[in-house]
Amino acid sequence: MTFNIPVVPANMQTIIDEKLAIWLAQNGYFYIMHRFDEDDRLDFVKRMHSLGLFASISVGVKPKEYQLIDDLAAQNLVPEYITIDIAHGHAQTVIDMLKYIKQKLSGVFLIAGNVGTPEGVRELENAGADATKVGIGPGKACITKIKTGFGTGGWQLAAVRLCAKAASKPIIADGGIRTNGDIAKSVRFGASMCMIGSLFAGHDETPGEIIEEDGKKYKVYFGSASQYQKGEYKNVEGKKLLLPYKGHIVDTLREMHEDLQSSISYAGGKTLAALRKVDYVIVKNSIFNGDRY
Ligand SMILES: NC(=O)C1=CN([C@@H]2O[C@H](COP(=O)(O)OP(=O)(O)OC[C@H]3O[C@@H](n4cnc5c(N)ncnc54)[C@H](OP(=O)(O)O)[C@@H]3O)[C@@H](O)[C@H]2O)C=CC1
Ligand SMILES: Nc1nc2c(ncn2[C@@H]2O[C@H](COP(=O)(O)O)[C@@H](O)[C@H]2O)c(=O)[nH]1
Repeated sequence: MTFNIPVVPANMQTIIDEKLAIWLAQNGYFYIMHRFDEDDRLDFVKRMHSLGLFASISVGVKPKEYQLIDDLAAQNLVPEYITIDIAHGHAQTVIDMLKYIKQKLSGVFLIAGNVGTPEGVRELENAGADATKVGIGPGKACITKIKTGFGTGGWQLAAVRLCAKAASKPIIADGGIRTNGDIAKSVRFGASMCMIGSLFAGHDETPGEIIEEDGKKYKVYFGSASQYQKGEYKNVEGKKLLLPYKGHIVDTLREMHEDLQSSISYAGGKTLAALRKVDYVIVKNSIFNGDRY
């Protein structure tokens, strides 16, 4: 399939729900439904297919997830995309799940992650991943780096570059996109797509209520490994934030599209491929060069 822009909203409970998934699929955007309405996923696939839309779900690796794959197979329900989504994707549990899905559901496009090393990419590709998701801890709602000392937080673009060099299949750069220009940079260093959470949080169409504080509007954005998601303080590696309310998501998507078109034109080309060829300089100690807007 081809999509309008190389961007997918994060498969997080504060970013995507069924209504937004339908809108994205109907309007030429990729989506990945989150995995936290565990028991609704099979029916979600049925509902998307009954609307003539592609189905794209997430799974974990725990025993219950194998039952979901069995149930989908028993009903001959094959989602177009399945994303295996756990914190540390370079794991035997992910390799086992990849092999199981490949064997049970033929034809599904399998995305697996997250990884932060070339070795991780290669092992998941060898186990059957059709694309790998790169990014350990660069997310806005993430506290992995602080709590564990591990991750690609702070050097996500370099990790994407190293992983893309090792990849023989598409890479999804996941987390750490703070401006639209970061999308073009990720493509430059080998990403086929970017997964984005915080830039999409706070829209009318993303889940959650608008909160007013001191006359300003906000919406909640919380990590999938936060206490708020898990319901208990166990293996917590995420936090909750209030992010400014941003209006309609269609306007944000349109601006991303326009900015990316402009990036391509600065690269001197007409397609995304032009971005891959541009030269670059590394500017030390400068994130915004003072030109915030
Ligand atoms: N991209 C990123 O940097 C990160 C993303 N996340 C997101 O959070 C969500 C939940 O992820 P995850 O917790 O892996 O999913 P799960 O709760 O499904 O856990 C998956 C497996 O990893 C084990 N596990 C979880 N945390 C730890 C830990 N700290 N140490 C050792 N084993 C652990 C679990 O063990 P058990 O059975 O004991 O629970 C389970 O076997 C996902 O959506 C993931 O993408 C989370 C952290 C980092
Ligand atoms: N370490 C954690 N990472 C998380 C958690 N929940 C989600 N995520 C990752 O963040 C990105 C979104 O990043 P953003 O910078 O665009 O906001 C998301 O796709 C996940 O990979 C978490 O609780 N801990």
